[in-house]
Amino acid sequence: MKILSLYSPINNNDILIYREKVEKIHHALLTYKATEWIDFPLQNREKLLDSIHYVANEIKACADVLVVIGVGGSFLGARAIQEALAPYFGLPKGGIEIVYAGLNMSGAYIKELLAYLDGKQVYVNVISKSGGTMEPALAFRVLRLYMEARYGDKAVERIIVTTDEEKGILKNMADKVGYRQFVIPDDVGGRYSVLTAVGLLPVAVAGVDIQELMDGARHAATELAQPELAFNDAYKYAVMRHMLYEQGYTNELLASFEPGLSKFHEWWKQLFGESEGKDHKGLYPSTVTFSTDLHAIGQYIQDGRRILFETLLHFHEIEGDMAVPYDARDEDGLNYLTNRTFNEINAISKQGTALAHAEGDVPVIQIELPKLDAYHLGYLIYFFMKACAMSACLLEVNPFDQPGVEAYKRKMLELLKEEKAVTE
Ligand SMILES: O=P(O)(O)OC[C@H]1O[C@](O)(CO)[C@@H](O)[C@@H]1O
Repeated sequence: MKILSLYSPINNNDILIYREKVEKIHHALLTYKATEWIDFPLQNREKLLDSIHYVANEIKACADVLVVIGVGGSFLGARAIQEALAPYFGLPKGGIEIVYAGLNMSGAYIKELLAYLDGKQVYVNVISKSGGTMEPALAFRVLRLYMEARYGDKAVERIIVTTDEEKGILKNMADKVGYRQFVIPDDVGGRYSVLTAVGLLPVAVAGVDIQELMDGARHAATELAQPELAFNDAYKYAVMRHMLYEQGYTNELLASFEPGLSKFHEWWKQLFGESEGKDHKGLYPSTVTFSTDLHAIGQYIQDGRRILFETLLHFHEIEGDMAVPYDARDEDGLNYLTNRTFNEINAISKQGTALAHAEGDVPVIQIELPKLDAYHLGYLIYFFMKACAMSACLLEVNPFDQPGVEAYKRKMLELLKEEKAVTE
């Protein structure tokens, strides 16, 4: 798939000075720990997909709502895919409603969630690789007690655990109580885990075709296994953004023109932010949804500090569209648009935005895909993961750890324990 084009001071020839470096990193990457995701879509996943389909079908048949408990990489990918493919209003086709918990520590959120579940049939999928992250652990305590109060002995059948194969508090609890389990492979970190059971089970319950998703990812894994920079679009994107960073463009804006992609943006932000923001280095990843945000932050992008470059994400075909209706009165003067569709107008606004921003010295990289569907989302997810690993290595930081986040967790625990000691 050919997916990159650009309006940028850097062109396709400039990037070739990174050819050798990229090839070296390509081979070195395979020796890193936490890189099982690279080949994951290439291996035979029939057994995994079958067991996910089996459980997903049961959940769809027995529940009105699936509560997915997780934070960061343990829920963002599933939500990104689910919301990108869901209708804007009403329930998903071929799936049931998904709601999320354990992504924050808001008392109001969890209390209202319990009230919302009343009268509905519920299943829970708790996802945590470590099993010890505070937000999902707290939410799981609340939901577990809620499920036990509602379903008694049968609660165990309605709770599915996705966690490490061998260790962790959640793993121990699941073994002890007898919850059904899916595994997060040891060698796949949270933000690279969406194409494992972490993302696949919730999106299957939402009615997404996970076979299509994995087929798209496999297509990407095959194409992007190419070590040669000139033939690998993920590496080209990594090098372009790296070169722009070196030229003083310190912020990358991922921009889409379809509002359903706003949660995809959140997944992307974690992927790049946690992978690259280390040793006081790294592009600051931020996101905008156009055309809405053109009327909010568009002014800054066009005329503010020249520290931004933009990565425009565009899907040529979006399911669902309508033509501008004819109105004989034409009081609004819009009849010249009659019979053009909203999606056509949106695509033209994308072109205009790219040209205006490029003219305003905001470099623009465009990532274009044929269609917004499960297949191309699978491709794009893999594309970004591969680009991200390369990009972090170009910065000479480890793409697979997150020491900064661990620091916050440690501080919070210290404070919670200090407060407990004072009140005792
Ligand atoms: O799956 P876990 O272990 O609960 O971790 C959740 C998230 O928390 C982090 O460790 C830190 O934000 C992420 O890397 C991870 O995606």
